[in-house]
Amino acid sequence: MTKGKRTLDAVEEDRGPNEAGPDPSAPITRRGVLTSFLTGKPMEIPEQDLLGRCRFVSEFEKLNRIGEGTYGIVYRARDTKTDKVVALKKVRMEHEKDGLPVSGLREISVLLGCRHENIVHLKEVVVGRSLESIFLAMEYCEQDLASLLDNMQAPFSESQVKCIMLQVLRGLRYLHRNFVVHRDLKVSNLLMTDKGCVKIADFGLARWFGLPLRPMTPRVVTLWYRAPELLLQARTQTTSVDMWAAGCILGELLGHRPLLPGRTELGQLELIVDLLGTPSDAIWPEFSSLPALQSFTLKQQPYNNLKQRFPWLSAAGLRLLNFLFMYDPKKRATAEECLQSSYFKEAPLPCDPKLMPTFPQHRNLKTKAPANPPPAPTQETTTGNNTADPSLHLPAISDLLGSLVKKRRIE
Ligand SMILES: Nc1ncnc2c1ncn2[C@@H]1O[C@H](COP(=O)(O)OP(=O)(O)OP(=O)(O)O)[C@@H](O)[C@H]1O
Repeated sequence: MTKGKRTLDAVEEDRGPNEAGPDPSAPITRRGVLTSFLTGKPMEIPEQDLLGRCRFVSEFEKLNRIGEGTYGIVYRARDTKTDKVVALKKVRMEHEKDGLPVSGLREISVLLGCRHENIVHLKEVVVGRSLESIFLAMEYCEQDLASLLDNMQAPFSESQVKCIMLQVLRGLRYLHRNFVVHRDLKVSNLLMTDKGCVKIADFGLARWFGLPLRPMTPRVVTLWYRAPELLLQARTQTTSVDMWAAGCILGELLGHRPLLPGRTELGQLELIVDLLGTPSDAIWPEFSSLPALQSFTLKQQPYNNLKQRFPWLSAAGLRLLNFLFMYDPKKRATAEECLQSSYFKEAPLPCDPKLMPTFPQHRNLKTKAPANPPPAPTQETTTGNNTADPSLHLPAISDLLGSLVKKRRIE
């Protein structure tokens, strides 16, 4: 039984035997109890919150489009009920004949179970005119690190880099302790609020893991941040793929440019070998039996060039990078181990997030319309006039997920 299923079961049980589901005309007064994906313990859902009926997207006023990824378009929007600004991510449904895409289900189910200051907070799931038009209303973060890095006048100082990395590592420690592997960590998936709080976002590829480790598709994680075991098609993967990506992010922040910007999988492997030397069975016992190595051999390069790449970095900083770039995933640093690193305890010390500089909101300045603009979220429901009619059955998130999971099960 998957963890996702457990929660859906819990929601069904919570209704009680005589309750057929939400009464569409009843006011939302009930407090719900949902079994946490993470702890397995019941967690209380506040009134009108996630177990309440999903609101319609027409209750949000679209302000501007702030991002578009593989799995969805993201808008800055104002919740007309609370007047709060949120990020509204429309789950991409293109080519989905069979219900909600798995990435959308994963993102919703993982984020619903997460509560940590360094993980983006999913406030609620909002529906469009049809049940299958779904938006995630998330806390709004003013920046993403990728566009910030592209637009900053001066690079982050080392103490700012440490402040960012500490927060990323705390978020990762929380996820990994709770058996979630993110699998797509990169600078564009790191958001930052105007208070300097860094949040890990985009859980479209996230998975729960457990023992025994089950095979997962190796073609995850954006190439530049992809761990060698994924590039070499290892059949199992662990939280260590996120730690490799964290190493790439640390290198990128310190070096002010992507650390390993490969164009192809083979090119990516070559960049890794150029930087770290060729792995061997001596340092990584499973190395020569990895599937990809049955058809080709890696070039020989005997040197670790991290010190040449970062000549100004302290011994503690180099130790941390080397620990994150252990070829053998079993030996690679965990988030907890990184947080203990003396690098974060030596000068220059990490700055206080509240003292991080504020930056112009580049994403909101973008005015260029896309070639084929997708429908704005507010247009989704303007013809439906749904919110005005109290007798309409507004789907509860449990119903929504339940009906969609019937069609598509999380892998
Ligand atoms: N909560 C948020 N607050 C502010 N901006 C956000 C938020 N969530 C996402 N964004 C912006 O939207 C962009 C795309 O979002 P996201 O990464 O979740 O989409 P995706 O389709 O899963 O992307 P990818 O192609 O990277 O997998 C982000 O890089 C960021 O700029």
